[in-house]
Amino acid sequence: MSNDADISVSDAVISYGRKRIVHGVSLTARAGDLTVLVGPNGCGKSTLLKGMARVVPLTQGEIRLGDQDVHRASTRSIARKLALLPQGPIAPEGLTVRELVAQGRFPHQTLLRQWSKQDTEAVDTAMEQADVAQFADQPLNDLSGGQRQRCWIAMILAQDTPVMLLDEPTTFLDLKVQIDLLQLLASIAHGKARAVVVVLHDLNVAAAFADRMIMMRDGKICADGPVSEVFTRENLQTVFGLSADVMRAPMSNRLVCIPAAQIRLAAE
Ligand SMILES: Nc1ncnc2c1ncn2[C@@H]1O[C@H](COP(=O)(O)OP(=O)(O)OP(=O)(O)O)[C@@H](O)[C@H]1O
Repeated sequence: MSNDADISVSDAVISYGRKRIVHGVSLTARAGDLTVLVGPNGCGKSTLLKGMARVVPLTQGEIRLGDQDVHRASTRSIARKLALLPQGPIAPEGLTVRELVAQGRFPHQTLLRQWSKQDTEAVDTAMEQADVAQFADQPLNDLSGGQRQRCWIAMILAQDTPVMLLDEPTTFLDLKVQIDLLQLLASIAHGKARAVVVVLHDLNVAAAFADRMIMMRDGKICADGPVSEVFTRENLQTVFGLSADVMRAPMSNRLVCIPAAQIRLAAE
């Protein structure tokens, strides 16, 4: 059953000039699910996410958020419902962490509704959740790559939208922080019934947290469904050209892949 916070892509084609990058993709990211998009470098994951957030136009097809056509609705109404964390975002020089995170609240302001106590609380909560409250008054550009990445995530959390699209949010983060972040995103998806879509490169981290995994190659979706159906030896071979064993981890019982080169090393 469709929900107001589901985001659906129907037959989307996205091109840069004459170069077609996304070839007729259809998918629905459901409220309450952490949907993970994986695929080889250059296959069109970022372009698809940008199309979903209407940062790039569609050549063909439609993106619907509940009953709204994302590419036709007003910018403000979409910004209240959908947040995108792109790859490698850049902030103006001198901006403090609190100022950056506060930008997440701007779509919620109007002439009649100025900055309120509720906005300050949302900013404080987002900084706590992303574990950056201790940097609140420091310039963003003075922080490490991983600390900065967590500040951008706090900005997206402060925006507090039903749909959250995050393009490789775990870049620069150490493994423990990656796990903490995905746990947080999963809890937001499940607890607040948000549609959270994340592009990830680490397949084992993706498999550990995805409610739903989508594999893309050459601008098309090759597999879409629960991890147990999509994260298979055959799909890793077809989509990534990766020869790997897929097995259950003994402690967590989660599916993990072990590339063949590692298996050979272990056997030596
Ligand atoms: N602004 C642009 N203009 C022209 N071509 C672009 C532009 N952005 C991306 N491309 C091309 O579109 C293709 C898909 O890029 P995209 O960034 O969507 O892939 P991706 O799957 O996110 O890759 P990665 O995993 O490396 O981040 C690539 O061939 C890239 O060169």
